[in-house]
Amino acid sequence: MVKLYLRRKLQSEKVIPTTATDNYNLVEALVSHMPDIDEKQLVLYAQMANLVNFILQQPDINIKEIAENFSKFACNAHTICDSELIPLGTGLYPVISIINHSCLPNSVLVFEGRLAVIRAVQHIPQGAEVLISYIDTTGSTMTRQKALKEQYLFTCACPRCIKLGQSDDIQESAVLEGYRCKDEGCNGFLLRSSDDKGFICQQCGRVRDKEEIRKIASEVKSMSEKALMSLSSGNQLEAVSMHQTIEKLQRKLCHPFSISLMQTREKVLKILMELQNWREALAYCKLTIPVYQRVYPGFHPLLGLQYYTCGKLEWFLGDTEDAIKSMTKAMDILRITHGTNTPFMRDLLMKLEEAHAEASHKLSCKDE
Ligand SMILES: C[S@@+](CC[C@H](N)C(=O)[O-])C[C@H]1O[C@@H](n2cnc3c(N)ncnc32)[C@H](O)[C@@H]1O
Repeated sequence: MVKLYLRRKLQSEKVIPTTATDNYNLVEALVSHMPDIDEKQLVLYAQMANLVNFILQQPDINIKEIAENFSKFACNAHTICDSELIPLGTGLYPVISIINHSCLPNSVLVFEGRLAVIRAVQHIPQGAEVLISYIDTTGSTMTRQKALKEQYLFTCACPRCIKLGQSDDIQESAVLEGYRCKDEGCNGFLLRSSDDKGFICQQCGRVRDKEEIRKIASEVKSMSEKALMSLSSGNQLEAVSMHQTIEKLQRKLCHPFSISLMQTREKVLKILMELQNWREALAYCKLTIPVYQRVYPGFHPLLGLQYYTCGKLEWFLGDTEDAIKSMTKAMDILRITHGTNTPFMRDLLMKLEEAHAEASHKLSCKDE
């Protein structure tokens, strides 16, 4: 906020240039949702505005306007990420802020350094609205709607959200956030029984007792708290073993395509990579791929990046043929979402070419 006001002052004094994409008029035009914000949040914004005023000491500053700008930040700013979608910070890009949200977007926002770039991930007919996703779209409709309402103060009516409460939406949320069937060979989804004593598999009819589910869920919760403590104390070996235990429990508890199971596997993968345990990391990476394929549309950057991780691990472990397959899949997606002309993409292309060269070399050695 301090930076925003300093830029406004420097631009008004013509010390730095005012451009079509960088000027305070664009910030003035942003939606703030001030009338919809609860009392507690308003008090917080007012306190932060006072602090900004205290730091800046500009005589013509309007505290109410600063508070409103904090509210604008909350629903217009974007998380700046690196090419691997690791968050680096938050930034206000007023031109990008005119873009509305969809849980089934036709475009993605990526960053090339500080530059925000919008790329179409499907054909957008002339006159159709460009839409990006503000949130992680893997959750159930209820979860997504809650997140959008809380932070962006609107009710999404995208093609996915209008299905709320319909039978395929109920099925989808039971898969993403529900329990698995008692029979390990059955991939059915479970719905609460009418007497509320358990959950019935909609494929084979087996019933899972509510108490048995509650017991495993509470084990997962207490183990997750301990795992978090191990991670924050830097004990990665202990943290990975705890997350592996959580993963085992969640395999008993959750549907095989559940988001929380996928997220635990993601955590195990990340720690194993930090521990340079490539073989086990690859096994976990491979486990996440079918869930990624299911929850993300074909051209989603996270799906591309997951193929890339898989490919790099396979290559590192000497599985050149598999590495080529994974990196080619990564390339097919990331060239759409990330373009082709960035150091990150040039690096991927180079790795792919090297892997191809290695594969031909291996083949020629075999032939001799
Ligand atoms: C970053 S702004 C997008 C531009 C905004 N529509 C405007 O006119 O300035 C985010 C705000 O736009 C509105 N918005 C974004 N996507 C929406 C959608 N799919 N349906 C309804 N409102 C939406 C919400 O009020 C949200 O807080």
